[in-house]
Amino acid sequence: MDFATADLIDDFGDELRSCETQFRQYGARTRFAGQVVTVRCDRDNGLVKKLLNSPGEGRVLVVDGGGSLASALMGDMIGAAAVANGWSGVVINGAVRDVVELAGLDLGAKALGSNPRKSAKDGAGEVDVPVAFGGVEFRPGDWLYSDEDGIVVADRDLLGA
Ligand SMILES: O=C([O-])CC(=O)C(=O)O
Repeated sequence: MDFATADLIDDFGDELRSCETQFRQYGARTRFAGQVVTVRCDRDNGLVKKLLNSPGEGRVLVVDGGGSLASALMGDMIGAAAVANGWSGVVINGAVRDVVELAGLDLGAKALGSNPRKSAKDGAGEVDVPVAFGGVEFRPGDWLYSDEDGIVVADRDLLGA
């Protein structure tokens, strides 16, 4: 995929929201984009696991874990499922684990940090609700573009895919 978030900002300006959160890159795919699917959850990754085990169709899962670093919301198994199911990337306002294995996956994977502790799997949380962090609201159906510089979001597909 050929884009740079800085160029998108230059070309589209205020049409884009730019996330201020300083995420770390955990996946091998450092540039990724796609339509947004959202999850909000708190130290429970049952919904994340379920979604990433269903068809991704090139979309990006935005997970608002409330910024908690208390437990991981994705590890290598869920990450591998995301690759197998065609997800473009996962943005987690929270933690991951299995970072060595995640680094080998052809998946965009941004998170705040890591914690080896796993999350509950009860499936508590909400899917397809607007979530907000880093000064940006991520709405289901938005288009997200992510690279080494950051993450920008638009209401429409700016690359005309
Ligand atoms: O199952 C989990 O909670 C996270 C994990 O370790 C994996 O995805 O492999």
